[in-house]
Amino acid sequence: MASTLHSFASAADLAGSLADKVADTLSAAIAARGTASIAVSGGSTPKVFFQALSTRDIAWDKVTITLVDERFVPADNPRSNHLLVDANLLQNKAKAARFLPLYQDAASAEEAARLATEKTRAISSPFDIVILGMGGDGHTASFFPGGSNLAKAIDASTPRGIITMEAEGAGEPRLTFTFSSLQDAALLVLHIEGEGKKDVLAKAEGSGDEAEMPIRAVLRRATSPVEIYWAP
Ligand SMILES: O=C1O[C@H](COP(=O)(O)O)[C@@H](O)[C@H](O)[C@H]1O
Repeated sequence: MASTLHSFASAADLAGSLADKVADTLSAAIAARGTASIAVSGGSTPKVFFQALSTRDIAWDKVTITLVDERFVPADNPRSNHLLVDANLLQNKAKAARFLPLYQDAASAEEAARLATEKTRAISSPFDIVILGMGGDGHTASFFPGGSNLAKAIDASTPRGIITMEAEGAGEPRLTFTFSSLQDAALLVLHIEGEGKKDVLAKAEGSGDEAEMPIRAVLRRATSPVEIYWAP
């Protein structure tokens, strides 16, 4: 499916525009079905966007928020994506939203993935909105180059849900929604910032294996158009 690049003069401009787009899409879903769902990314990029989105005036009590991926660490761990969402998105008006964490207090990451899959099933078939990020190595969600479960994660025939991932560049074991869960969101966004990420995107858009740059799975095979939001 085609992608469209939306470029902005600054990260603040991007955050405001993306927050408006996401708020409008959530409101439209609520008007149509009574509820709405969004899966967001962690990392350093989404912080300002989260802060902008948290102030938008929509029926947040009808919105369920989850993560596209998470480290297998509890929510008070400074590296937890949940903590980032708590501190920046589940604030202001968005405090009324329901948050479904991927991390579960389970004996293993595999058991946590199984529990999280059950708990998120009702909101992910498909998501109204998915916001992806991208690492400098071309990973998205926790689809890491060299990842232990990468082939399964990006195989379109792998069912919707959450699986585990371990990789050299990932630090802790990860929990990640599969490609099939993310690629058909009504609004599918890739949010990246900086000249370096633009270069990584250009490389990913060229030829080469998906296993080397897993973002290629999304750029090449997502059934929803990919809306790329970029600022320097
Ligand atoms: O590991 C992760 O990194 C990516 C990109 O993060 P950034 O710091 O370069 O913005 C992120 O999309 C993913 O959710 C996160 O777990």
